[in-house]
Amino acid sequence: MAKTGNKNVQAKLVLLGDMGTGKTSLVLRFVKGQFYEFQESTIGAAFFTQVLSLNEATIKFDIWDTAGQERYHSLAPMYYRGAAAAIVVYDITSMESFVKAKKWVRELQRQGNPVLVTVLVANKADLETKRQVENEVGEQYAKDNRLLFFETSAKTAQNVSELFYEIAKRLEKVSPSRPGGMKLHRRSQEGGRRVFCCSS
Ligand SMILES: Nc1nc2c(ncn2[C@@H]2O[C@H](COP(=O)(O)OP(=O)(O)OP(=O)(O)O)[C@@H](O)[C@H]2O)c(=O)[nH]1
Repeated sequence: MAKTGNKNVQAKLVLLGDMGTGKTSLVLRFVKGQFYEFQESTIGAAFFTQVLSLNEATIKFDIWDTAGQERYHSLAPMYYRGAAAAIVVYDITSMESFVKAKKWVRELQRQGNPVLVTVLVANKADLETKRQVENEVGEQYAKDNRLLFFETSAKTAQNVSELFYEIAKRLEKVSPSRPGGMKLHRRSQEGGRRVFCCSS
């Protein structure tokens, strides 16, 4: 439950990145605390909600998990338009996915939204022996482009809560309050909801 006087913030969050980088897995780890070795590829996009309670605010995330397959690329603007935060994901075992992540960052920058909280996420950190993208390379690119940066593993849960908490903290600072205007959910493990908006 939100504390009296707490600030209520509702924020659209979008995940972008190449197919198979772990976007859905990161969201499922955050929303349900679960990980699936054989996660199906997303078709179109999937929608989830999750609430995070901070000391002074409650953040309700409306999460759009986009499909990484190239054929869905043209749909992406529908999901990042109006977003308060964007997570661009690459897979540390794939240089190609890092190149693709940089393209997403440039596309977001072209939208010219100065208040978009943008995070570069290097996922699959548990696969150290197969690493193709060094931590420092991702970190430096993020620094040069004023992005937040996290190395995560949806599999082991490394840095996943930290990622969403950091976004929530940033949104708490920049978002106007919505006193009494939002129905709040208790933070729960079953808070996710998936809808498929497009067919292949
Ligand atoms: N080892 C490891 N595997 C992961 C991790 N995250 C995701 N995977 C696996 O990578 C595969 C792809 O994960 P998804 O979450 O479907 O990736 P996605 O980016 O949503 O893929 P698209 O829906 O095609 O865009 C699945 O088999 C996952 O189990 C991780 O952190 N570590």
